[in-house]
Amino acid sequence: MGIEILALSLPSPASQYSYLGAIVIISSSQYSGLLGDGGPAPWFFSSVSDSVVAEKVLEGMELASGRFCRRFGDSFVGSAVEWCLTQVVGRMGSGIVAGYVHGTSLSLRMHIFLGLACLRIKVPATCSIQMLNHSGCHMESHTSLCYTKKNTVSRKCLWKHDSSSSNHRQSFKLCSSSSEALLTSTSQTPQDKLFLGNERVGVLLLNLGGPETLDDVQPFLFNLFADPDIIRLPRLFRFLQKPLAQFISVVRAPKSKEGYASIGGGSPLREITDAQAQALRKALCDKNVPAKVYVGMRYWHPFTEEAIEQIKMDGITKLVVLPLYPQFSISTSGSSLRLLECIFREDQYLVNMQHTVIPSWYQREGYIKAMADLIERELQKFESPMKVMLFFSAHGVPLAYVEEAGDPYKAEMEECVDLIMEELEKRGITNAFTLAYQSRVGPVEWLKPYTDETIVELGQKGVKSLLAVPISFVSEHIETLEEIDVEYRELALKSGIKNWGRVPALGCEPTFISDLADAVIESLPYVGAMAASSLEARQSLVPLGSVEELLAAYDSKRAELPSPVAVWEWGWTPSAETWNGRAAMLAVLALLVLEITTGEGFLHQWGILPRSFK
Ligand SMILES: C=CC1=C(C)c2cc3[nH]c(cc4nc(cc5[nH]c(cc1n2)c(C)c5CCC(=O)O)C(CCC(=O)O)=C4C)c(C)c3C=C
Ligand SMILES: [Fe+2]
Repeated sequence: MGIEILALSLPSPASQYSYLGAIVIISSSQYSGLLGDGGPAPWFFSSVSDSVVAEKVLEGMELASGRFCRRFGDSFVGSAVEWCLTQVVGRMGSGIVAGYVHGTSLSLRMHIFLGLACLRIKVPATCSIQMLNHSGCHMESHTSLCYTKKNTVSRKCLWKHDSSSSNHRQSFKLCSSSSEALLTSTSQTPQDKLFLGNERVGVLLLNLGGPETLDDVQPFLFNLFADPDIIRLPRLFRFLQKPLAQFISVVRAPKSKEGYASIGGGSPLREITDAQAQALRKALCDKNVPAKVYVGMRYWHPFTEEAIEQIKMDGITKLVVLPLYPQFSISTSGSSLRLLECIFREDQYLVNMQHTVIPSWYQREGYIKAMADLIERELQKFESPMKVMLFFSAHGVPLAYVEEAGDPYKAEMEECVDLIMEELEKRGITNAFTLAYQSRVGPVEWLKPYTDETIVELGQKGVKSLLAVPISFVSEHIETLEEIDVEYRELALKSGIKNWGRVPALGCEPTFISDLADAVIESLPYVGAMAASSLEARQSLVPLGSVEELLAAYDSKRAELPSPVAVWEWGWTPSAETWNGRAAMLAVLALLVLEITTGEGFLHQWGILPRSFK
C-alpha cells in the first residue's frame, strides 16, 4: 500500500530531491491545464522532509501551494491534486509519493495524504523504493506492483477509504510496520542516542495541571476559567472573560480548597504526570527510539509555554504532541492545542519544527487491555464479582459542546466503554455496566446521565454492588480521590448500595505506558508529513494531524471567530484595554446587582450565590 512508501527514487529530473518523505510532481502542462494560467517551471515540487529544498524549488517557480490553495479553495485543491496524481501516475507509470510545503497549504497536505494512503502505485522494475533515514541508513523494499488500470486511478481508490473501525485499526497496523522498519534500521544503541538519524525527537505530553498547594488554588482556577474553551462567552461579551474568571475563581476557591485539603493539600497531577513522562521516555528508549519527553500543563506548572521553551533549547526537530486525555474534548486536548497553535504561530523556530498530534487514543488495543486488566483485578476484590455493576464515570462537558460545537467527546467515550466491555467479554466477564458523567460546574446542561443521579437511581433499583471506573483521565486527581472515593461512595452507601469499589487510574501501568510508546513510534513517520483535516478523514485513517488541522476539524465554529491577531491589528491599544476593563467591571457590577435583587441568574445557577440570597 502507498502508505508504507516513505520515499521514492524517481527516474525523473526530480531524483536529486528524493529523500525520506516525499515529492509531489505535477507537470506544468497539467498545472496550466488546471489553473488556466500555467506555471513557468516544468515541475512542481514539494517536499515533506526538507522544506528548505522545496521552497528553493518553489522560489524559482513563483508558485506556492499556499497561493494555489487560497485562490481556489479547499475542494478545488482536493480534486486538483487527485487529478494530478491520476495523470502523473498514469502517464509516467512510476511511483509518486505526495508531500507538501511546510506552512503553506493544509488541505493540500491532507488531500495528498489521502491520495497517498489509497493510491496504488506502479513501480518500474528499475525503480526500488527506498526508505532513507537521516543517519544515512537505506532500507530497500521492493513492493508488489498493484497499480493495474492503465492511465486511470479511480476516484474511489484515491479518495475513499473504508471508514469502518476495523479498517481504522488496520491502518494503524500498516503504519506500525513502516515505522518499525524505519526505526529498527538504525544501528544506534539505546545509550548513545539523543538523535534518531539527524532528528531530535521530542514528545510533548499535554495535561490539565493542578494546584500544588492551597495557595495555588485560586490562581489555578483563574487560569482555568479565563480559558475561552472552558467558559465560552458570546462574542459581544468576550471582554468579560478575565473579570468573570477572577470573580468565579475567588468565589469558588474556598470550596475547591476544601477538596484539595482533603486529598493532602494539593493536586497529585504534576508528580504523576512527571512519572509518566519518565516511564514513557524509558519505554521509548527500550524500543530503540531515543526521545525527550516534556510535560506541558494547561493551567498550572509546568505550563505548556515552559515546556515549549525547553523544547526549543533542546533543539528538537520532530515533535509528537500527545495529550494525556484518552478521548478528545474541545475543553481539554482542544484547549491545549489552541494554546499550542498560538505559540507556534508566533515563533519562527516552531513554525519550522515538524510536528504531529495524536488527538485521541482510547481505541488503542494496549490502552483497552490495560483498562480491562485493572477492572478484572478490581472485580476480584468483591465477594461475588459477577454481580457487580461496572459504573463508568467520565468527567462531563456542557451538552452544547457536543451538540453545537461538534465535540467528539461523548461519541469517543461511548465507543471507549464499548471497546473495554468487548475486551472483558473476551475474557468471560459479562457484567452489567453503565456510563455516567460527573463533576459538572456552572449553569448550563451537561452531558447526561449525571453520575450522582445515576447512583441514586441504581440504588433505588436494587443494585447492591458497584465498581466505579474513572474513564476520562489516566491519573489520580481530585475527582477520583475526593469526588468518587468520598462523595459518590457516601451517596452510594446512602442509596442502598452495599459494596463499593473503584478502579485505580492507569498512572504508570506498564502495558499502558508501553502502548503510549507504541503510539508515539507509529506516529513518527508522519511527523510533519500528513494530517487529517476532517472528522471523516480522521475516522478512516490514522488519527494524526497538525495542531491547526485538528482544531479546524473538531472546533470549526470556533475557528470562524476572528483570531487574536486580527483583534490586535484592529487597534487593541492600552487605552482600549483600559476602557474595556472599565466596561467589564460595570457590566459585572450590573449583573451582580440584578442577581441580588431578583435572586435569579447566572451566579445562582452556578451555585456561587445561595438560592436564598435575595
Ligand atoms: C477529560 C477530563 C476533563 C474534562 C472534559 C474537563 C472539563 C471541564 N472541567 C471544568 C471545570 C473544572 N475542572 C477542574 C479540575 C479538573 N478537571 C479535570 C479534567 C477534565 N475537565 C481534571 C483532571 C481536574 C483535576 C485536576 C487536579 O487538580 O487534580 C476544576 C477544579 C477543581 C474543582 O474546583 O472542582 C474545575 C473548576 C469545566 C468547566 C469543564 C468543561 C467545560
Ligand atoms: Fe475539569
